[in-house]
Amino acid sequence: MREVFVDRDVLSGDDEAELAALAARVRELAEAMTLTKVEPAEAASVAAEIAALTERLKAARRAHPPFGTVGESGLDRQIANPVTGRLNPLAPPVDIEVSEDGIVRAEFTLPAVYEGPPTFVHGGVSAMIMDQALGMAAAATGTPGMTATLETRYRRPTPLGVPLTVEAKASRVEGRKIYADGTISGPDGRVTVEASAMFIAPQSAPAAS
Ligand SMILES: CCCCCCCC(=O)SCCNC(=O)CCNC(=O)[C@H](O)C(C)(C)COP(=O)(O)OP(=O)(O)OC[C@H]1O[C@@H](n2cnc3c(N)ncnc32)[C@H](O)[C@@H]1OP(=O)(O)O
Repeated sequence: MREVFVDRDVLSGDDEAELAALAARVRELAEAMTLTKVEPAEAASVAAEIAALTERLKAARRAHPPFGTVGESGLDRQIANPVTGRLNPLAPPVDIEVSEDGIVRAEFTLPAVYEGPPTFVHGGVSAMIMDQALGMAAAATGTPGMTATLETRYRRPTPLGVPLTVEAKASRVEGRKIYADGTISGPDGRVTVEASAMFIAPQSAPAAS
């Protein structure tokens, strides 16, 4: 288990920036694909071009996603994370900031690829974003952990395509257990999702780099 944390390429800032730019283009591609009205023959032609591009990327392949340079907090090294990772085209990405008082916060907008009920965010996507925000709030206590429980309460539908806010904060630490609570709010400030989670710190913490 420990090897998966230490056996990682750590990218320079320039390498990270280029791959982040590539991920942004792939994100645009996914959105364009979801909404396209092109004819089947054009879709097949585009698919062949994308297959060729995929082969070019696979020509030099890592065993695991790379890490970024460890930042001040140590929380931002997972640059291919599916919520916050600039290098992961599946990530919105949500740019989460952790303040000195341990409050985790981000503003973000989710496009149509995250649709669940028509025009609204898929509940699993909201849960994923909450898991990350709550996990970062737990880690801000100095004791990061694995999600043991995650409870989401969907108060009202979360709209796509408008600015949303996620906030989270740890409430208490009891031995290896860290508890955190958070919300997602719409542009009118009304809470759409509430969540509470409990994280458990591993018996022996992974190496910091
Ligand atoms: C900064 C980065 C943010 C990242 C945020 C995203 C985080 C994630 O998504 S993590 C991925 C999802 N989570 C997982 O895959 C976790 C899978 N589960 C595990 O690895 C283990 O079960 C783990 C680590 C949670 C606990 O295992 P372990 O350390 O062996 O726990 P164990 O010693 O048996 O139990 C410790 C205590 O926790 C309790 N406990 C253990 N698991 C659970 C659980 N799932 N629910 C409730 N209580 C639990 C036990 O009852 C025990 O309580 P007590 O001390 O009061 O008797």
